[in-house]
Amino acid sequence: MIEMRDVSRTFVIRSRDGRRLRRSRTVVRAVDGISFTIGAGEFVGYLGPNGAGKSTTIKMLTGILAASAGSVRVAGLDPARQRTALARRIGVVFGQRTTLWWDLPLRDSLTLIRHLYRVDAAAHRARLAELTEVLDLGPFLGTPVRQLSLGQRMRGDLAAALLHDPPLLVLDEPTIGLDVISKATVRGFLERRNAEQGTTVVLTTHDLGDIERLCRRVMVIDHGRLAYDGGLDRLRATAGAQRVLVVDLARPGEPVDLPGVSVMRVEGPRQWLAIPQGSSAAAVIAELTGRYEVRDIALREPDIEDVITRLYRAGRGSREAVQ
Ligand SMILES: Nc1ncnc2c1ncn2[C@@H]1O[C@H](COP(=O)(O)OP(=O)(O)OP(=O)(O)O)[C@@H](O)[C@H]1O
Repeated sequence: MIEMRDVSRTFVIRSRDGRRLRRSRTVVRAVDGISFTIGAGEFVGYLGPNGAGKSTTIKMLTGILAASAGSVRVAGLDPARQRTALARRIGVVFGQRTTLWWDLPLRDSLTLIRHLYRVDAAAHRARLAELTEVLDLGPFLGTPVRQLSLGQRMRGDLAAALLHDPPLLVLDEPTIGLDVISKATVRGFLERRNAEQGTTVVLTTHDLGDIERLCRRVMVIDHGRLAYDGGLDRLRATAGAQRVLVVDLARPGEPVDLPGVSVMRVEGPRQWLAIPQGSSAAAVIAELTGRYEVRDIALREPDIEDVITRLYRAGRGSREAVQ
């Protein structure tokens, strides 16, 4: 569905030195030699710190920007050259702005979009009815877009992006600013759309809840380069994040002493033990219960936020993680 080969995008920034009126010219490599393919039906998260190159990638995928070098193919098309043809095969949502008409009721905005995409009236009616139901648009179809809450507007934007039934949906921060209930609605909708209709979804987000809930595959971009491409589990292992055993001992006492295991914290009878990389939790638990009287035990998988923070900090050093 998507194929990026050695894609780069540079921007030239010209500025003037205030006092001497000298011009300077800086070249920013927003995207720097990225390659990946995304197959039909995948649900991919595209992550990266601010300024990493996410939006620039999305703009190249949707044809808003041309690549400076390399090749971009989306749904068999060259996005920058065949933007109109691509528009029929792709739905795009930018969380930070709306494609809807501010002063029109949502329903009228959606009707205008039907004309833009030349969807026939019967197909439009059927799709609008379906999207109204699954996104619960009914209560505010007649409300002008400017009066919608952020969560309502986002549901309206999702409907607008899907009215022409594209096989590919590209979302730039679709849950930004939404409350927990609206986030859950949007996530649930995207999950079903992908599972039931096979819609390919590419999503950029800073919200790691989106990633954990939705994305089987994660790509991390940093300084314009791919720092990681793979599943969440492997990402946890790659970033060296630790699994932790939280243990309640029968008697508060000295820190636990087990080979390779470091004690991270002690609070009365409770101790936090870091499981060494590559060791099995079962082996550590067996050793622990053999030597100490244990009341309770819990295994904590590394927090995904922690994993991503480590990866961002590692910066360019983590490039060997690319598949
Ligand atoms: N039109 C432009 N002109 C000049 N520089 C640009 C332009 N667009 C992006 N950049 C620069 O390219 C780099 C990548 O920007 P991009 O918007 O792709 O990052 P991002 O990962 O989407 O960041 P964020 O999470 O903050 O939205 C940044 O250094 C940015 O300043």
